Amino acid sequence: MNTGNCNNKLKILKGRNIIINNSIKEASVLVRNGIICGIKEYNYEPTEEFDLLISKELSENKDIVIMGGLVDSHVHVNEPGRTEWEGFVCATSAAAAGGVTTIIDMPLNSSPVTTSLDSLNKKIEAMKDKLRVDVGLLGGIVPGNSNEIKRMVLEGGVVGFKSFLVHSGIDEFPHVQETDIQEAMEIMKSLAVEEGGRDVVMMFHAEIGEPIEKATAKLIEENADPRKYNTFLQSRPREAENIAINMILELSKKNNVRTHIVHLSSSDILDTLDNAIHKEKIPITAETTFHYLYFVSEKVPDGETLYKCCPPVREEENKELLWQALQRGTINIIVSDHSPCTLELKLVEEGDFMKAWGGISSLQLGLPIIWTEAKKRDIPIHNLSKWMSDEPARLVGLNDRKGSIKIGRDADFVVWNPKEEFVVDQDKLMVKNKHSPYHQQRLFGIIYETILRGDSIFKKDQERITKVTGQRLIQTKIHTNPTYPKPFLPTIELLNSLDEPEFFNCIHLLFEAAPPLATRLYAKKPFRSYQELINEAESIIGSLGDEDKIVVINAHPRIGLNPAEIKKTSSISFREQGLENEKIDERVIEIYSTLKTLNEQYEKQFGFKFVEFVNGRSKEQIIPVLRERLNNSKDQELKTGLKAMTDISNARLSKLIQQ
Ligand SMILES: NC(=O)NC(NC(N)=O)C(=O)[O-]
Ligand SMILES: [Zn+2]
Ligand SMILES: [Zn+2]
Repeated sequence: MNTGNCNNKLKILKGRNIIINNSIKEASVLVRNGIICGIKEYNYEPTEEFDLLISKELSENKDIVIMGGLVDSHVHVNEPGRTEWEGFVCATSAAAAGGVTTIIDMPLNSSPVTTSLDSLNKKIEAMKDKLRVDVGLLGGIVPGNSNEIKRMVLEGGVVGFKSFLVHSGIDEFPHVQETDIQEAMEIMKSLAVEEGGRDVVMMFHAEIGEPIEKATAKLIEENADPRKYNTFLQSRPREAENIAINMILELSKKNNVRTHIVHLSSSDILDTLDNAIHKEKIPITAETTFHYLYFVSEKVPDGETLYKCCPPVREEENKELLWQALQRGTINIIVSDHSPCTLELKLVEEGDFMKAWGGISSLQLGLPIIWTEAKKRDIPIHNLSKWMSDEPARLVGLNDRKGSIKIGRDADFVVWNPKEEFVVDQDKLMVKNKHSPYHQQRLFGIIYETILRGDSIFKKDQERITKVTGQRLIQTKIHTNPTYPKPFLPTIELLNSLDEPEFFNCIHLLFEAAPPLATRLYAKKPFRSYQELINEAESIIGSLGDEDKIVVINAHPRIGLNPAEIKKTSSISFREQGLENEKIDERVIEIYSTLKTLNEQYEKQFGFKFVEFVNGRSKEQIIPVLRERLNNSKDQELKTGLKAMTDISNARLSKLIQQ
């Protein structure tokens, strides 16, 4: 993957309090080409030349904490289109200043909304040369656009989808009904199976309209004061969320499709959700937001419409239940739901909560907001890395590269001092519209530096972010299963860091599924290069007994097997045998049946499959080779077959390494 700074020079990040694997310790984190490639003791001194990633002073400061860059999976950037509300330059600058190295952009309130491949491409165009941090994009699912879903994933690289179950606030992004969701889930299911295991989540704004309309009508009848926050709060009853979430639960269970509840506010539903997640194992997750964990409805002043968002900030008791749900794992993600707009739309003069735009601006402040509340509850600091980096990255299938500090992931870090207090000055925020309900709040946690893929992009008191090194993120399937459309291997550092099953998935791309080989290779990690890995494979194969050698050879599909069969087991072989564009006619059928007969004869004679490095030759050209090899001895054939295997691996290597 293009990391921007591919000079191969070693960089080291040293710190006295680094959050790694849910614990905090002093360490040296090694970085090469923007990727974390090692974790050593604090005093580690490499033999080769290296650069320190942060100053000695920060490295030695015992108050400084370092963790993986934050991943905010719920941000409304609103570009193209509503760039007077926000935009990629301001939003990604604010993210960088807030220690957020990845944001996931919502499919609204940009204009056009991102509900087709065409509008997605317009957004991708609008991002060019603006990104200060990495950005993943969500597609939108609205009534009638199900034909766009697959294209937005496979051609557009969206990392998930978002829908509303209630009016979204803008007419061009209509909300869906249950039937629309079911139709979309059918497509998600086929994506998960047919297209190489693409697994993209469906996220939902889970409120339904009916209880809201009823409550609002009653409030109007009672002539309730729209300047009172309580009027707005009563107009968005918890029941609207509870019913919506139950519907999503049922659909997720029925279709076994991954779903996610965004900005959950109603604590009523937490036990149902916990049971669904932990007992029924329904593939559903839920996030909550900074404001539901920080503010309480009882303290929102009359007319202060900056506090308005949907669902609403609820009561103190509700807030405490959300904090407990986080610690119980019912809610696993905390996000900003950064939904800015122009000041005019917030109607701050009138102070009319019922008419003002719903949305709160907080993208740059998440870490101190959440830490200020977490420390009151003696919540360990490493939980923030889980809730604000690892889990959101996993939600959108980017956790192979993003999340907490782990060998193989991008070298994204936030360097901060949780002991230092400051007062929020909204005028210093880097977002476009600076009004925020957090203005003048006293928070703990000052960010000293933000690092994106091994490169410092923000230092404390910096007023503008000048580096434009952010990239658009798409899911990279490192443990690609063979039928994945465009399989490729991860960097060797990432491969070395993989657990056994993921390691095997990658190795199978080189040697097909050969356990005796893959297990021994896994035991030989780490490798300095793939060439070293293939050389190691050759010596392992040479050391195997005949029985294991035969297992390794038999992992390859037969040449001349019918194409549909091969595609199911190995899209690599499928392509290598030129089956992708093959027209099946009389002559081809004749060739297949000849090969089938010869394969059967070969296997009967030697007891294992015929393996040949096709190397672009046609099946017809392989027939005389196979006939000729029938005249050899078993030992000779075993050697020739295994040699063909490593020739295939070397040829694949050049094609599979991602440029
Ligand atoms: N169109 C919006 O930006 N809506 C957002 N507004 C909020 N949360 O008040 C949201 O996430 O629903
Ligand atoms: Zn929403
Ligand atoms: Zn939102």
